[in-house]
Amino acid sequence: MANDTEKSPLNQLARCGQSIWLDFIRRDFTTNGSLKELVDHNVVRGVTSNPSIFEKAIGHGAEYEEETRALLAQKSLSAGELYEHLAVEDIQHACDVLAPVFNATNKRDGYVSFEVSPYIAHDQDATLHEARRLWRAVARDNLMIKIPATVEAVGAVRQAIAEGINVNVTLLFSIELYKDILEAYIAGLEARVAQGKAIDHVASVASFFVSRIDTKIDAEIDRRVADGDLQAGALQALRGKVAIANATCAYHYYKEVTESERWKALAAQGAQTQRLLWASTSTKDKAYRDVLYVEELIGDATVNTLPPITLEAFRDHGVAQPRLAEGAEEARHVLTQADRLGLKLDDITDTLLTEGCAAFCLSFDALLGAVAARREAVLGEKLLTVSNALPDDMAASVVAAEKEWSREDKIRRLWERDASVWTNGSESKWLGWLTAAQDGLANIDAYNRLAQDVKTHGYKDVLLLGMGGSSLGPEVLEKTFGRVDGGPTLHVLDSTDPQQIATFRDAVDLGNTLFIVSSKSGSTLEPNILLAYFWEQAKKALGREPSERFVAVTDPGSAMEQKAKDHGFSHIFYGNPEIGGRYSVLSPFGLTPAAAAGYDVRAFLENVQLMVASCDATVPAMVNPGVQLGLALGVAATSFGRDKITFVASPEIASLGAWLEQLLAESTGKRGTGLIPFDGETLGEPSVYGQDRVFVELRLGHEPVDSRLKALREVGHPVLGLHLQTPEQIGQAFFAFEFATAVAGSILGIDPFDQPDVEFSKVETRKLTEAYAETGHLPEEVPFASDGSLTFYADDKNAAALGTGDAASVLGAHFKRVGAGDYIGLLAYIERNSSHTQWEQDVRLMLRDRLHVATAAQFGPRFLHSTGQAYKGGPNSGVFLQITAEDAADLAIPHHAYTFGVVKAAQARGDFDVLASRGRRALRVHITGPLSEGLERLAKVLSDVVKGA
Ligand SMILES: O=C(CO)[C@@H](O)[C@H](O)[C@H](O)[C@H](O)COP(=O)(O)O
Ligand SMILES: O=C[C@H](O)COP(=O)(O)O
Repeated sequence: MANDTEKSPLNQLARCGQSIWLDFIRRDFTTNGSLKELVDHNVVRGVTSNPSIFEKAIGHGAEYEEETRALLAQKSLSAGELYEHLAVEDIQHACDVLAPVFNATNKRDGYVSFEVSPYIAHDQDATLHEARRLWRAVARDNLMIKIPATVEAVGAVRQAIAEGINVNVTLLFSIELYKDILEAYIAGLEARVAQGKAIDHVASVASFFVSRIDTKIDAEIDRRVADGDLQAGALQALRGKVAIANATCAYHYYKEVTESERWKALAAQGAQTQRLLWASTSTKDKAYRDVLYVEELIGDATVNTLPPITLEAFRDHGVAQPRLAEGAEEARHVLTQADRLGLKLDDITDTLLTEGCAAFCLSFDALLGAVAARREAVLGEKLLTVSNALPDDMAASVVAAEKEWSREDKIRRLWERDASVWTNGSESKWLGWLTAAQDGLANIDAYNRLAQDVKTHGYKDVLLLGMGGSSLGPEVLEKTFGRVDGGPTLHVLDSTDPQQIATFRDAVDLGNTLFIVSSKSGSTLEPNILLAYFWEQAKKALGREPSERFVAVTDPGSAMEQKAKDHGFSHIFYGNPEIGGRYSVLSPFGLTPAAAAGYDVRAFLENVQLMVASCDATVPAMVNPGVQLGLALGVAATSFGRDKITFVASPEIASLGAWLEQLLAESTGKRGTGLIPFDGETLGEPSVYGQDRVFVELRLGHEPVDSRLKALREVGHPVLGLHLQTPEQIGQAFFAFEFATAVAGSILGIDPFDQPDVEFSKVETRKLTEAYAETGHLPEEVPFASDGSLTFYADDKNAAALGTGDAASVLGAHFKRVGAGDYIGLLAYIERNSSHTQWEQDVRLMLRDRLHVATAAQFGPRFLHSTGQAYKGGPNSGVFLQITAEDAADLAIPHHAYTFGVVKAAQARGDFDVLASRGRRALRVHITGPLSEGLERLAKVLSDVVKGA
C-alpha cells in the first residue's frame, strides 16, 4: 500500500469528507488479510455486500466447502440455513476487521452491510422481522442491515431505526422515495428520543444507485437519436449526465434537511446524519472515464462504495475534488432539460427499482441454488434424488413455471401457508404436514412408550383398522420394512368385505394382538364397525374386556376419542387437525403403527427431515425436488394433456404406489380437472400408450426399474424419477410427493386439501345403511340386463346407452364408449387377495393393450377413500366397470342392525349413484354363484368384446 500516501487520490477523498467503502466480500479475502490491509492503510472504511456479491462468493468459492461439510455433519440444514451460517460468519469477520475504524471514527464509519432477503422487499412485516433476526444473528454493533427502498420498506426502516438497528437503505433511485426514507430515519430517531432512548449509536446510510440510471437514460437517448429525433443534439448533450444530476439533487436535499431545526434538535442529542452512499458506481459505458461516478460525486458527509476494480482505478488515476457542493444549479438544469426533452426519469427510476429487486432475487436464487447443489453433493446417498426426463417443449414450460414460482415467491408463500398460492380458500388450515416430522420428533417419547408396551406385552400381531389416509401410509411402512426381529407383525385392514375381514381375523393371534383403530374424523363407518367386530373377537379370545389391547389414533374431540376413553383404550394418539388424511403418514397416523411395529421412529423422522430441508422455502424452484416434481406433474397435465400418472416401482417399494394414488387423486381430482394416478399397471411397449401419460419411476438402488422406460422416454413420453438409495428413504419420498402434490394443485388451480366427493360417497353410503337399519333391506333395484351368472345394473342414462342384450353386447357397448385420452377403472367389491388381484391385473392389461388407454385396478371400498375422489370429481374421462358379487358368507357386526356384507353392498351402490350423478360412463356387473367361475366368465367375455379393437 505504499502508494496510499497523504497525497494519494483515495486519501484525498477522505479529506473531502467522503468515506470509501468496499463493495465486495469474500471469505478468503477477509481471512488472508487482504481486507485488513486495506483497512489498516485507511483505504477502505466500510464494506457493503448484496445478494449478487454473495452469489459470486459463496456460490462459487471453494473455500466454503469444508465448512459446509462440517455443518451438515452436525445437523440437517436447508440451503437457506447453510447460506446464512456462512454469510453471517463472513459478515462477522468483516465487522471484526472494521471494528478499529468504527471505534476510531466514533461510530461514523467501520460498518459492514448485510442485506435482507430480496424476496420480501415488498413486505413490510417480513422485512422488519428479517432485519431483527439478522441483527441478532450477526450481533455486532458495526453491522448495518440493508433494506431495499420500496414503498413498503419505509415503515420497516422507521421501526428498525426506532429499535436501534443500523440500516443501509439500498436500491434508491428516486428522489421522492429518498425523501420518504430520510423522513423515516428522522422519525425513527425521534421515536427513540420519545422513549428516552439514546440515539448516538444509531447509524444509517441511504444508498443511491447511480450508473444504472445513465444506462437506461442513455439507451433511450441513443434510441431516439437513431430514430432521427429532431432534438438529437440536445439529447446527446445529456448522455452520462442525468444520473449524476439526480444524485447531486439528492445530496442538496440532504443538506437542506440536515440544516433544519428539526434535525438540529436530534443532532444535539448525538444523532448522526443519514449519509448518502453512492452505489452502482462502476462505469458501465466504456466511453466514459472509469472513475466518472467517483469523481463527480465527491462531497462532504458522503460514502461511495466501490467494487475492487473501481477502487483500483481511482487509486491509480482518480482526481479528488469536491464537486457536489457546487453542482446544484447545473444538476437542476440537467433534470429540467431531461424533463423538457421527454426523458421520463420517474418512470425510469420505478422500473429500475423493480428490475433491481428482481435482479437481486435472481442472484439470490442462483446463490441458494449453488448452495443447495453443494449440500446435495455433500449429503450424497443420504438423499433420494429426483430426475425429470421431459420432452423439450415440456421442459421449456417447466422452466417458465419455475420462473413464475420464483417471481411470485410461491415457495416461501407456500411455507407461510398462504392460501393465495391455491384458491384463497381454506388451504392455510391444511398445511400442518409441512412440520409433521418435526412435531413427531418432539413427541418421540410417546412413541417410545408405545414401542416399549408392545415389547413388554410381547404382542405377536398389530392389527390396524382404518381407511384411506389412515391405512395406506401404514401399509407402505409394513410392506417396506416388514417384521422387525422379535417384534410383532403389522397388518393393515381397510375393507368391509366379509371374506377379507375373516382372512385377517384368522391371520392374527386374537389373544395376542394389539389393535390400532385409526380414524382422523372418528366418524368414518369402516373403522367404527371394524372396532365393534374386533373388540368382540378379542374379548372372546381373552375371556374379558380387551381394553388395554386397543389404541386409538384420532383427532382431538372426535367421536373416536370418546369411544376410546369410554372403552379404556391403553393409548390415544392425537392427530393434528391441520393435516388431512392423505398427508398424515408422517403424523401420528403413520408413526403410531410404525412405533408399535418396532420401527425406529426417530431415525425415520430424522431421515425425512433431510428432504424437508431440501424442499425448504429457501430452496429455489430449479433445485427444489418437491417443486420440480410438482411443476412437472402440473404442467404436463394442464399444458400437454398428460394427466395419467403411471407409477413404475422397484418391487421393494412398490407399495408406495397405492399411497401415491390416494395422494394425487384425492388431492387434485376435482372441479373437472386432476391428475389420475395408475399404480401397478405393468409397462408395455410404446405402441400401447396414448399421448396422455406421464411415467414416474420409483427406483430403489441403481438399477432402472424397467428397461422399457428408456424406450418410452425415447418416443417422447415424460419420465419423472424418484431414486431412493435405501428403503428408509421412503419417508423422504412421502414428503417430496406431499410437497409436489401441493405444488401441482396450485398449477391446476384447485384446493389440494379437500375431498368433496369422498365425503359425498360417505354420506350416500350412510343413507343406505340407515335405511337398511330401519327397513331391514336395501332399496329395491332392478337389473337392466342379465346373462346367466352376470347381471347388469346402471342408472337410466347408462342403461339406455348399453342396451338390454347379453353380456357380450352390454359389455361390448360399454367399452365401445372408450376413446383416446380416456381411462378404464375396474372397481371390484370383492376380497383383495392374490388371485383377485391377479384377475384384475390380467383384465386391465388386456384392456390396456387392446384399447390403448390407461387402466386402474381397484378394490372397494378401499378406493372410495382414495382414487374415488378423482373418478367422480376429476375429468370425465373414466369408463368404469363396477364388479359386485354374492358373498359366500357374511359377518354380523355386533350391536348393529346390518352386516359387513350389507355395508359393502351399500358402499357399492352409493359409489355407483354418485358416479352416475356426475354423468360418468359406468356399469355394474353383479356375479352370482361361485365367484371364481363368474370372474373367469367375465374375463372371457371382456376379452372377446374388445378383441381386435
Ligand atoms: O451495498 C450496496 C449499496 O448499499 C451495494 O452493494 C450495491 O448493491 C451495489 O453497489 C450495486 O448493486 C452495484 O450495482 P451495479 O454496479 O451492478 O449497477
Ligand atoms: O383418507 C381418509 C379416509 O377417508 C378415512 O378418514 P378418517 O381417517 O377420518 O377415518
